[in-house]
Amino acid sequence: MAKIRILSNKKAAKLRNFDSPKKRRVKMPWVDVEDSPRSKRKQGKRPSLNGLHKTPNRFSAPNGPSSPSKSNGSVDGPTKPGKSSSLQEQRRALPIALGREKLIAKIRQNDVIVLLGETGSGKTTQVPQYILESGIAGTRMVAVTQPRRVAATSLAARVAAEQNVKVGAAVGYSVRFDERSGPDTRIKYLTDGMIVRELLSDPLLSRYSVIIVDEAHERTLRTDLLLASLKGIQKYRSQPSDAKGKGRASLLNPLKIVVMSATLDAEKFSKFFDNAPIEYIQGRQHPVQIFHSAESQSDYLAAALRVFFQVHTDQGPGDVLIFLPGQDDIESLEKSIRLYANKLPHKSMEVVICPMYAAQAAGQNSKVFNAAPPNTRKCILATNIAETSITIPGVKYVIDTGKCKEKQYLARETGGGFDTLLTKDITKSSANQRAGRAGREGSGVCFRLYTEAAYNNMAVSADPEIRRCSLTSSVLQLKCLGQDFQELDFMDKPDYDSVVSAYKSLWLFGALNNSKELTPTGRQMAAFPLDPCYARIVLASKEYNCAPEIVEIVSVLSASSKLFVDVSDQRDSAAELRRKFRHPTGDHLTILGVVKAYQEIALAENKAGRREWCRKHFLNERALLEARDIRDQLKQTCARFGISFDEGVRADNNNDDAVLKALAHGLVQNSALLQPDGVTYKQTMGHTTVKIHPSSALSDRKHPAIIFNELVYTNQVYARGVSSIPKSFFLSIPTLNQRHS
Ligand SMILES: Nc1ncnc2c1ncn2[C@@H]1O[C@H](COP(=O)(O)OP(=O)(O)OP(=O)(O)O)[C@@H](O)[C@H]1O
Repeated sequence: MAKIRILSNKKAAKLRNFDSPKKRRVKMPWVDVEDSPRSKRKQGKRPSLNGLHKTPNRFSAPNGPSSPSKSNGSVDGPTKPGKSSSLQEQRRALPIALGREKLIAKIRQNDVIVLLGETGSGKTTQVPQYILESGIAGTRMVAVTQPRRVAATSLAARVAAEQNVKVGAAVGYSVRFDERSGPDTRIKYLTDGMIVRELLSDPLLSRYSVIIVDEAHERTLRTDLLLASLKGIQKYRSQPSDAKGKGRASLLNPLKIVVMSATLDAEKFSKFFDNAPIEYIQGRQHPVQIFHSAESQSDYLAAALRVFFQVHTDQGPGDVLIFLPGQDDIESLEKSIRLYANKLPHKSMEVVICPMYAAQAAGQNSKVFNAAPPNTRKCILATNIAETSITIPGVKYVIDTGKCKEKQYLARETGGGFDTLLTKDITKSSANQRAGRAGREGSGVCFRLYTEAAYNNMAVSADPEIRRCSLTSSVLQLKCLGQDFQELDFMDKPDYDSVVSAYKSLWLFGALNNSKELTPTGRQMAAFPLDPCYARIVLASKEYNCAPEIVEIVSVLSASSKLFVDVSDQRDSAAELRRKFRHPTGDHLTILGVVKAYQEIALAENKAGRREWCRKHFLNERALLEARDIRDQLKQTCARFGISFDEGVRADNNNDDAVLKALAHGLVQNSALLQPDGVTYKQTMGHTTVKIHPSSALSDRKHPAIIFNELVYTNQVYARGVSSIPKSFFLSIPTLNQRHS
């Protein structure tokens, strides 16, 4: 059996080698110094990476069908583009190009096709262009949906370059709070969330003639919602014109749907669309060699650190992409890599670290697409946002920890129900997608920090989100389309408790009446691109005349980056420096205080001064800038509903009660009362006993009643983002009154 041994502590300074399935031995030079020219060059210069190599990692190459590629973990594609080839030559060299005409014919003949092709075969970038170039799209647009915004924006950039146009012209994108498309746009990459929002204003998706649902295997809640809606829309648009009635609908051509993925349960999708034909694209452009750890790794961070430096010191040029579960792990590994990189004796190749995770500002994430400076190796530390669809230039090596964070909805446990993120083992689909990121521009290598047996035991794909996420937002959106969640034909039925919990939340918000009908409040809530509870808070701010303050707070809470930087070894000094922002009522008005202070600094200081001020106070300026953009968009929606929004935040602080009352309207389910023990709080709607999170401005005092943004599970349940409110405020919420009476 082929093996890689990576043994590197001094005592065991022994052979470390990769044995490929073809029994080819590739010596790891700085341990095995016998016959590698590179290793000979480096003899005597072996880096001293104190503590790095205490536990050996041993790898074995894949054998058998478990590998995503054929028998040896690699598949050669038909051609390799030369370095100087033009984008058009690169397009022609993709495996999908061989079947272009057949594919176009299939799409022309069928209203739905399911398309299965290896990662890197060219599905996402080429299929929309083929559809456009063949005239199938007619005069309308081709939509390509993506589960993640970074994929939508980077794909639009790539395809715009291939079409030789600017992004926003013939090729554009649309993601939450950011749109680049115009009247000439013919191919639009958009997140599944954005297309579901478009349904609200255009229920027949009349702007599109073809919808391509990409990475459908991820089964996000929005993709499932879209697939269910597309079925109905397609039926309607396929009726003869007279059956559709007069007007715009009768002019619509039938809608075509292409469902795509590299790792799809194709039969299931085909069956869902009345046995739609399944098309396969053979081959991938570049081979990816996959190695598994020969032993399971108890500490995936330590293992990732070791393997990174083994790649960095032993392997040739090429950037490294490391998959980690979440932001905390990314920050921790970043620190360790920096520490050890500085200790490397030969500085020939510097390490440039690029973190990549959803909570980071979009601009920051897009930095990973920049080429590394000469004589450096880029090391991208990413969550699964880098897992599908994207090509990160320069990446040759992938290190896969086999872990991810997955959303889980706890409906039953908490009465009210909430989403939480749990660290879990990935699925085979994810493992294959991750390996696929290595073979984009040339041959690649993927090191899996788990055994081949562990890979074989992985679930094929993740449980669909519809069975494990809050459904409140989706139920509301469907209500606006005149549909009921339970009546829609979903691929997988949602959990009954989650549906009940969603209806209950919407009733408490006053979005549904006692007959489960949509109220004007509910319709207005759906117009805001916000979580329903935040939309409710914004609407309540009209009643209490505190929209400027509420919109500032809600914008910060809706930003993808966290406002407060948490540096574990500097928590005390951070708390001290931020003390001046602390508001006695808690975290919501503290956030407002920070925003006000930043706005004042912004008037007085230049960019560098603002940045320094944020750094000094352990504040994340990215979050503040993102919140500013969100606020500007929310102001437009507020204007539609006559919510007055005075410029700037008011100088006086007398509006505090009004702000807390408005917050209580959206956080009715996130409220709790102090228990006789004086430490814990019992949920007013739910059975969970919680504590105030230590990071809260309120953590050191007792409060009779609290509202909070979220519950987090660690060793116990904590309420995070907490404000203290008088109990009497609950009485100002009409539906809550009804419930208690
Ligand atoms: N931004 C980019 N920069 C450089 N090359 C790119 C870029 N985007 C795509 N490519 C090239 O085009 C190939 C096909 O990409 P495409 O996204 O269409 O593949 P795919 O079949 O959809 O795979 P996946 O499911 O992994 O996204 C890539 O392997 C890469 O060689």
